[in-house]
Amino acid sequence: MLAIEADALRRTYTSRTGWLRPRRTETEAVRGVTFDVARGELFGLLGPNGAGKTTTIKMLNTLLLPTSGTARVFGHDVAREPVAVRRRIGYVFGGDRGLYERLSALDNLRYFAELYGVGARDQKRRIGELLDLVGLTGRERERVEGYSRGMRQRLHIARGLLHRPDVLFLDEPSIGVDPVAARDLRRTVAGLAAAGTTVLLTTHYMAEADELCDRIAVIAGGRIRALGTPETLKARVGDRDVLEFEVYGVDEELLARVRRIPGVRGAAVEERGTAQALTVQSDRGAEPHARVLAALDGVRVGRVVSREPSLEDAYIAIVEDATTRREPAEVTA
Ligand SMILES: Nc1ncnc2c1ncn2[C@@H]1O[C@H](COP(=O)(O)OP(=O)(O)OP(=O)(O)O)[C@@H](O)[C@H]1O
Repeated sequence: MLAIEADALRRTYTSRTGWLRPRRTETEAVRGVTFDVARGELFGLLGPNGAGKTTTIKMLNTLLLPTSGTARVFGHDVAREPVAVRRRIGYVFGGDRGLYERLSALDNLRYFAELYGVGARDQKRRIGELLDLVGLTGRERERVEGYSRGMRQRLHIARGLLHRPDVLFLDEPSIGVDPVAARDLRRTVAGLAAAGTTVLLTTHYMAEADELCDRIAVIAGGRIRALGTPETLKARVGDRDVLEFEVYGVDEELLARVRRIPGVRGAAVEERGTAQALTVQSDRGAEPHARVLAALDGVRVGRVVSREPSLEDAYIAIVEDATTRREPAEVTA
């Protein structure tokens, strides 16, 4: 049996704006999303801000009703059998909410174990197992307020697993977590999947998705734009060369100029502290290096490196492709 089956899921938010002359604004956050997740699979949902990832997860974990379409978790319909679905799932979201700061990790877990109806006899053993699993054994008597972000996040995961869910939804678990703690977190997540838990993960970190996920769906503008293993997604840009320029002060106009260079298939810029990283994808052998430098006339350029296409490059290509062909997401009535 499949762990998750989403079939033509849609969700429209209706909000009222304006006070004197209220207007109804409809946002089509998810516009027909279909995918399956196998039992024990680690499935990634990637997409830019506002793509519809959280809305999709909220429909799957019964926090939000679909406007249309259906979804099942281990065969249970999320709209008609929410209680049965909730019994099978755990939900962990990034950030700081959901833990009691003044309590120790152990007391937090005891409290939530009561709340989730974990039997008294089972509680101690289960909490011990989970502390081991997330690497917090030995620190469980410390108050959460003294915990680092990474430790909190691992405690969140332990909390989400108390009732032994078959599916765990992890919404941006590594947000704000430093690189070393993020690596520990990835180990924890990989361990969960290896032990048979199905994991649906959203993340903005491509390296994390590449390392962890069996399959990935890229969602943009409320639709799935690509779905496959990290390898199949990377193969989409396998015929490209990638140059990365360290630059200072590249704006949209310059970026557009770079995109117009013959042979260039895509360009994106990302802030990296005081510098920016400009990534230029081009047809293999097009060698746009000199033309990019000419287009950046006047901009300070640091190191330039040539590298193999990564999942991030594939992601950028998929999302750019989707956004240049995107229909308007908002309809004002
Ligand atoms: N409660 C709401 N009311 C109205 N619009 C909403 C609501 N929640 C989300 N939206 C809109 O729906 C769209 C999808 O939002 P969603 O939170 O699902 O995206 P996301 O992919 O999770 O983004 P992020 O990476 O920023 O978390 C966005 O345009 C967002 O502004």
